[in-house]
Amino acid sequence: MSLLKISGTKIVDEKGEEVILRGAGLGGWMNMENFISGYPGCEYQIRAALAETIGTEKSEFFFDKFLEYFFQESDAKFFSSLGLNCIRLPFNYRHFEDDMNPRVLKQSGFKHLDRVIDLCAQYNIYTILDLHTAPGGQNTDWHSDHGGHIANCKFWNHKDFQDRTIWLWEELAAHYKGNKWIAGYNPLNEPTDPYHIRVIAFYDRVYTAIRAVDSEHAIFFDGNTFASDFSHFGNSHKKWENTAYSIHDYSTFGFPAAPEDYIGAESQQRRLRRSYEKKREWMDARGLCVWNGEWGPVYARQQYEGEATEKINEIRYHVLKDQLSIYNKDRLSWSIWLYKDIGFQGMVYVSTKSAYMTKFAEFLAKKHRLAVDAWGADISAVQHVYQPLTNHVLEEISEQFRDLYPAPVWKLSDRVGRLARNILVAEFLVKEWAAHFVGMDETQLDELAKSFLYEECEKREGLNKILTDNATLVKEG
Ligand SMILES: O[C@@H]1[C@@H](O)[C@H](O[C@@H]2CO[C@@H](O[C@@H]3CO[C@@H](O)[C@H](O)[C@H]3O)[C@H](O)[C@H]2O)OC[C@H]1O
Repeated sequence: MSLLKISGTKIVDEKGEEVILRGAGLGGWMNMENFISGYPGCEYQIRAALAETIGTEKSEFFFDKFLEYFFQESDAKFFSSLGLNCIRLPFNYRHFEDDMNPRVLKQSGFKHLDRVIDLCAQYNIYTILDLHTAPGGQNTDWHSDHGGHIANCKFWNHKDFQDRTIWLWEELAAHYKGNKWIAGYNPLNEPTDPYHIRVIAFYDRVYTAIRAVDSEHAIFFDGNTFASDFSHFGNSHKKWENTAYSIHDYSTFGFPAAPEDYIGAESQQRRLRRSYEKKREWMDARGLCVWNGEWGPVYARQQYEGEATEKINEIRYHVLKDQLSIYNKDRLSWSIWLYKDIGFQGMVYVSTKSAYMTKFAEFLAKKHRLAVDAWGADISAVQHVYQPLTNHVLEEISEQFRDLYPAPVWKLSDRVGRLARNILVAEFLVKEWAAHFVGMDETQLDELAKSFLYEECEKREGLNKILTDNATLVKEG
C-alpha cells in the first residue's frame, strides 16, 4: 500500500483506482469548542480558568483524561462498522508550541494524535490532519481560539504568526512523512482573509515548506471565507501538485435560523445545489479535486426543544439526505461535522445521564438560553436584549459603512448580537464553568472526563443510518 494521491478530480490509490473519502471530523477533541465539548468562550480561556481554580496539575490531569477518553478503539471500531473510511483530525497549535516558548516543539502534542491516527489505521480509516487553530487565529470565530472576531486579525497582519505556522507544518510533515494512513494535510481551517490574497501567499509558503520535507502526502487547501470562496485563487493551482481543495458546505436549512422549514421543495433543492455549486465553481472550471471538509445540520434536543424535537430533526435529516444525494452524484469525498459532542451535532454524544451532563445541566441550559455559543444559536429568549443594539448601529452607521467583512456571510443583525453574546457575555461565564470543579479530586475528575467515553455515550441513530446507507450506496455505485 502506498499513499493516496490527487489525480485530476479524483483521489486515487497506488493502482490509480478512485478512493472516495467519507467520514467525519473529530471536532471538540484536540481543538475543543464551546458547543461541542460543553463550556463557554474559547479553549484557551477555560484552560486558564480551570488551572486558576483547581491548580495546574489537576487541570492538566482532567484535560489529558478528556483527550484519552474522547476517542478510543471502540470509537474506531464503531466508525468503521458504519462503512466510513476517513476522519478529519482538527488540532490546536497549542498542543505543539507554547506561546511563551515559540518554535520549541512539544513532543507531548503527538501523544494523542499519534494514538488516534494509529487506532484509525488499525480499522482501515484514513485521517486528514487539520490545523484548526493557528497562532494568532486565522479566522473570526471561536474555533480558532484567539478570543476575538477581527478578520484582519493577528495571523494575517503579523508575519511571525505565519512563520510559526510554517515551522509547525515542517515539524508535523517530518513526523508524519511516509504514513500511509494519513490521507493528507489540511494546513489551515477556514481562513478569513479580508484581502483574499494573503491567504494565497501563505498557501504558497506552506506548500513549499511541506514539500521540502514531505513530497508525498496530499494537501487539502480550504477556500477563503470559511472554505467557501476560491474566486481570487486565479492560476495558483498551477504551482501546487497533489493538492485538493476543500469547501465547507453548511446549508442554512440545517440550522435554527433557516428561512423556512425544509420540505424538499424544488426551489429549496435548487438553493441547496446552487450554494454547493458556487463554492466549487473555481475547481470545476479547472478540473480540480474537491473535498467537502465540513457540512451537516445541527439537531434539536429534548431537554431544550421538548415535544418539537422529533419534528425538527426529521426536517434536518431531510436536508442531510438531499445534500448527500447531490454529493453522491458527484462522487464527492466528504467529512461531516461532527463525530462526537454533547448532543447538538454529533454522530455519538455524551449521555444526559453522564457525570459531565449531570453536573453541568443547569449551566448548559443557561448557556443555551443566553445563546452564548454562536453555532446554531436559538436567540429567541434574548433577542429583545440585542435588538436595541442592532437598532442603534443601524441608526448611527450609514449604509455604506455597514458591510464589514465577512459580510455578506455575516449580516449586520447577526454580527452585533453574535459578538456580544459569543465573546462578551461568554467571557463572564468562563469562571462560572470552572467553579463547578472546585473540591474535585482526581477520581471525580476522571469520572467527569469519562463521560466522553464511547461506551458511556448515546448514538444519533437516524444520522448514522443515513450516513451508512450513503457510504454503501457509493461503494456499490
Ligand atoms: O470548527 C467548526 C468550524 O470550522 C465551522 O465554522 C463555521 C462554518 O460556517 C460559517 O458560516 C457559514 C458561512 O457560509 C454560509 O453559507 C453558511 O450558511 C454559514 O453556516 C461560520 O461562520 C463558521 O464559524 O463551524 C462549526 C465549528 O465547530
